[in-house]
Amino acid sequence: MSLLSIAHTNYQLSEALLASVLAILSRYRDPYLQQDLVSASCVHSLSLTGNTLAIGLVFPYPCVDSYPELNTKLTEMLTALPEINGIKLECRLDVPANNISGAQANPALKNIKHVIAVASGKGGVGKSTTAINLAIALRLQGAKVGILDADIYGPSIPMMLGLSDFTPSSNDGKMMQPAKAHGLVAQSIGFILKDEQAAMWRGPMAAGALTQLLAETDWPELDYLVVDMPPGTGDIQLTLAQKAQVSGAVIVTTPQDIALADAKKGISLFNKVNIPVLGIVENMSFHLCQACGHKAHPFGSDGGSKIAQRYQVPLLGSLPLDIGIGQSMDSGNPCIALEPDTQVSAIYKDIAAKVGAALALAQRQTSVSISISDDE
Ligand SMILES: Nc1ncnc2c1ncn2[C@@H]1O[C@H](COP(=O)(O)OP(=O)(O)OP(=O)(O)O)[C@@H](O)[C@H]1O
Repeated sequence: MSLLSIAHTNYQLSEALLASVLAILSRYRDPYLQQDLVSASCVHSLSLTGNTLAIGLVFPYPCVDSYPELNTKLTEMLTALPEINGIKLECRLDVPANNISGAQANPALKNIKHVIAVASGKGGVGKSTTAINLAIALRLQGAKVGILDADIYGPSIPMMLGLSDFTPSSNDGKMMQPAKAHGLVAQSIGFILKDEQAAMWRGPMAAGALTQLLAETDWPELDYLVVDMPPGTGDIQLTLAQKAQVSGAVIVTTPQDIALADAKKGISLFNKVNIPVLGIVENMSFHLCQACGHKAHPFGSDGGSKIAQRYQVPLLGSLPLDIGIGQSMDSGNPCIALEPDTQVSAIYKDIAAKVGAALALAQRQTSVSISISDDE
């Protein structure tokens, strides 16, 4: 039995049937939590009406796409019991908030369960592209998501979300209302300063601007706030670590040697400020020839997996060099929003599920250690 028995279970079955149902549910292993549904504390409610078993599952990470297949699989497994000839499955998402480092100390972020930094050591590797597609993938999988453009010197979120003409308004003259696009709320220095005014700012000014964007935006309740960091390891990275409880960082790199060397510096910085690195995304990893299907590696191969191994962090996924990705981002219609069911979108959704599951598991490990120390 898990140390993490779910807090509010509602099981209305006879003892014998409950034991059989739980035994079957504990044979279904969730691919992202790497645990069965019972050990992962997902089984919230069970009841029988006639021969139909109602099952309420609560997932700690967003995975809406997997519900239909789960329904088919559980129906097949559970109707093997003579008492059951059908199931009524209800799944919902309940993301546990970051409790590794306590509640968000910054009162402006109190509605935000997790801050996720998307970073790269080198510019132009596709960090903003990854941040936006990751944010939309988390949204498509059922979560409430925001994106903050912390790339103060070269904000690209306004263009990539099709919001170049947006200017934030304020209801009370103090807090700015974020923009809304593709199911996300968004904030960027680019909404406030036009014409690349911020590009000449010195470090402290840029850090001040980030502090203001974090504190003076009227953030709604969010499961995840994805932060698109500027490239490198400077003031902005440190400011974010000081002003927000960052649950984890995703490092974007290309397989090129120089980008990989810079990614290593990024990992070291997050290690220094105690922000867990959730994994590496290798962008422009390969090129698939449209004509013959040949997979070429124009920037070298396996770089991302080598640095993932070296730093013992997961390789979250590898994206192709794909003209469609570039064109969709540059036209303000991110590829995953435009075509959510392509192979590329499936890679982003897989990365999103891995990130969500890693954050959920990190909360649980903390809860376990707390409950153990309470018993002592
Ligand atoms: N996998 C990809 N295939 C093709 N084009 C891509 C891919 N990823 C990103 N691009 C394109 O590469 C350019 C740089 O991407 P992006 O702005 O996301 O990088 P960045 O690392 O955030 O850059 P910066 O350091 O300037 O903020 C953009 O024009 C984008 O559309």
